[in-house]
Amino acid sequence: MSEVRKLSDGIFEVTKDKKQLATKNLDPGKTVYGEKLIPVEGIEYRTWDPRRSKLGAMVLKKFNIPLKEDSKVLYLGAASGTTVSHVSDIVSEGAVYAVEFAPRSMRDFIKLASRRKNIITILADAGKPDRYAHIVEPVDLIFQDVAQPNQAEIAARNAARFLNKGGYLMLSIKARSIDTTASPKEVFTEEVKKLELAFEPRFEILTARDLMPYHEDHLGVLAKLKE
Ligand SMILES: C[S@@+](CC[C@H](N)C(=O)[O-])C[C@H]1O[C@@H](n2cnc3c(N)ncnc32)[C@H](O)[C@@H]1O
Repeated sequence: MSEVRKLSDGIFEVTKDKKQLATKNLDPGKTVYGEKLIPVEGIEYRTWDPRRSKLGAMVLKKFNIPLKEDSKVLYLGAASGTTVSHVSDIVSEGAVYAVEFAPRSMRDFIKLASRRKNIITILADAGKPDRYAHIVEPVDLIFQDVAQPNQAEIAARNAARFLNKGGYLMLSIKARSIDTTASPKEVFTEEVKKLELAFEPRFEILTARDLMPYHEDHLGVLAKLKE
């Protein structure tokens, strides 16, 4: 028998043999990246691999996840849509504007998005939000996983254009994509400082934790737009 425990809105722990992170499948019968489908009392849950998803790892590292059924999300660095698919499950009545600049990843991603009505795919550079300002509406959360050296600046640029007052930023910082010579700890301290002070708008950091054991030398950050 399988058991389900709600962790936060749209996010569950399903126990079948072992405990697994999961979301309710918005596209019943279909998998996206080889995850498992587990039906419980007429609802199909899709397991969520924290090793394939920084957001999944942040859930297990006990971050508060500011997502609701009707949230609007701007997702920067969609790749082929592994994590976006779970965000799409969570915000079943909302929307995910998902930006990716690699055409190869985009090809698979578009196939996935065509089956889900709440994903809007955008082939663009996340550092140039002007290019997609005509598509994206104001959002409640920006999730960023672009592994770029100037990621604090990219976050600020997008927040300035699209983030609602009181909105949140969730960011994955990969130490090696910023500086290969400094220690991850030094890189993280610098990057957090940049989010707080270097650009406009500024952010208040609510949570910052490494994503071990799921992702090595990555820091997860939850921040709030400063009033
Ligand atoms: C670590 S992967 C993202 C994985 C994805 N978030 C997931 O969990 O399924 C980083 C992605 O960011 C994309 N990327 C990097 N810089 C970007 C930029 N400036 N604009 C848009 N996409 C970018 C890369 O092409 C890559 O697909």
